[in-house]
Amino acid sequence: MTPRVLSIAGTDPTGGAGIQADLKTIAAFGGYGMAVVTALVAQNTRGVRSVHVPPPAFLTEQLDAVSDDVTIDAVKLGMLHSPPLIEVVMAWLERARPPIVVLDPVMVATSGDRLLDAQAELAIRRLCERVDLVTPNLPELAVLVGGPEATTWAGAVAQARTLATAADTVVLLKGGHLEGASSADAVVTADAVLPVEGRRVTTTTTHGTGCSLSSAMATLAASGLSWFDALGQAKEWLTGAIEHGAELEVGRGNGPIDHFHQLRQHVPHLRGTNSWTARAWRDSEPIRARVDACEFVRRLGDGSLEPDRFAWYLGQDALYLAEYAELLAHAGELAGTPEERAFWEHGSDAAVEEARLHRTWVTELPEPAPATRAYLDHLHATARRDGHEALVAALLPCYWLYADLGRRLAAQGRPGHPFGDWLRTYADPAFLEAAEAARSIVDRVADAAPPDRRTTMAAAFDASMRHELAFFEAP
Ligand SMILES: Nc1ncnc2c1ncn2[C@@H]1O[C@H](COP(=O)(O)OP(=O)(O)O)[C@@H](O)[C@H]1O
Ligand SMILES: Cc1ncc(COP(=O)(O)O)c(N)n1
Repeated sequence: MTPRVLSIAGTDPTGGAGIQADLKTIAAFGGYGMAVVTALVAQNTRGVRSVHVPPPAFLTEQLDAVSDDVTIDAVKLGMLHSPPLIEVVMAWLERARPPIVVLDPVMVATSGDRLLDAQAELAIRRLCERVDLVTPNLPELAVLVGGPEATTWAGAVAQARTLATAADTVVLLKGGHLEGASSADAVVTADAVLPVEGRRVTTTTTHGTGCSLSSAMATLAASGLSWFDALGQAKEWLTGAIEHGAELEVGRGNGPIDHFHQLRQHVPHLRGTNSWTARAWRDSEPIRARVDACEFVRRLGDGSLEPDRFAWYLGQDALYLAEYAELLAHAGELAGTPEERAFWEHGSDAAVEEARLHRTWVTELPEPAPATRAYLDHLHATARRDGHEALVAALLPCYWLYADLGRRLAAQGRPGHPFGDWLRTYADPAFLEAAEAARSIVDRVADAAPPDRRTTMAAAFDASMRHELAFFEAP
């Protein structure tokens, strides 16, 4: 059965927190989401501008409109704003008696803005006694037990037990506000503490995490899971959603999490456009524009390049390819799968062959130019310092840029063109296929890498792109 889950909460027009986050979360867990608005909040990822609260009687009308018609399997309570609204919700809970009620005692937004009247804190404490699960963050937990904000896990657990005992309920203790490599949470009752570990993501996209976690808990509980099992599933999903939040590029403050990060991989027209390599390619647009515009590339294409400059370039490229082949072989040794290993090994052999062909165009191999040496030094240093993920990211621009540029240059290589024979070698479909395969490998590696590794990969890719530009500007 599809759980029918009602969120009673405030709004976030940027879609990251409040009922917008709740509806996305409920859907992400396969539930049917419904929403009753307590307060309209003019907010974005940077903060709250103003709050408009419709009359409490209208809240009653919304609630009854739902419960008079629909069987509700679980309720999630979010921003309740002030005592009159809390009274309305308490009275409705008495009437409608939904089987599962999760309370996220929202008091302050991630931005630091208050979302609950100071006088309402007492009413929220009373409401805790009427619900099945309360999900406070550490500042909210401190208010609910009337103590200082916990700064240690042990202190937080003690406060959660105090609340669980006093309100005779279950507390989901959230460790997001503590520091350290992990961001553990726990299901806490008067006599048990069941922690669920989670890794801490270094990111600013945490807007709406609390709203989303509480909605996930309500939906999973309505599907029949225990609080502990629900937290295990919700947390794994939430960590992924936090990790992918930055890719959404929503807002300039604390951005939202990506509720549908798992689903997005199955949306056909998005496949590829949201991949790591697609983003790296988009980010490199200014550098690629400079490659296209540089004199050497333009005159190579239109055939006006002096032959000795072309020969000089080929000599440097032959030097480059010989060492690039060694680095490809090294990537093969570090590869995570037999297919990946085979791909880089084959690439290495092809680069050796290409270097050999280049040498048939030049009489003797020159000394490496500064741009050639710098590019190769960067690749060697990346391999040594940053390991497999960064190395494959650093190797990719050579494949991809040549496939992209080569295709366009090859189109210009008509018969009679002074460099026509050479340009046409880039029209080989095997060249494009190899670039595509290299991309897929780098995407797989990036998907499996933690965010800090992906940052290192992006830096390695970007540096290689810049070295490509310098290489074209050198002749
Ligand atoms: N940087 C982070 N990395 C991973 N998980 C986090 C991070 N920040 C918060 N969380 C998780 O998000 C959920 C919400 O936590 P918290 O930030 O404490 O609450 P709130 O959003 O209500 O302030 C918890 O499961 C917490 O562990
Ligand atoms: C309407 C509304 N409700 C709750 C929050 C808290 O958001 P967070 O989950 O980041 O603490 C918010 N910003 N807006």
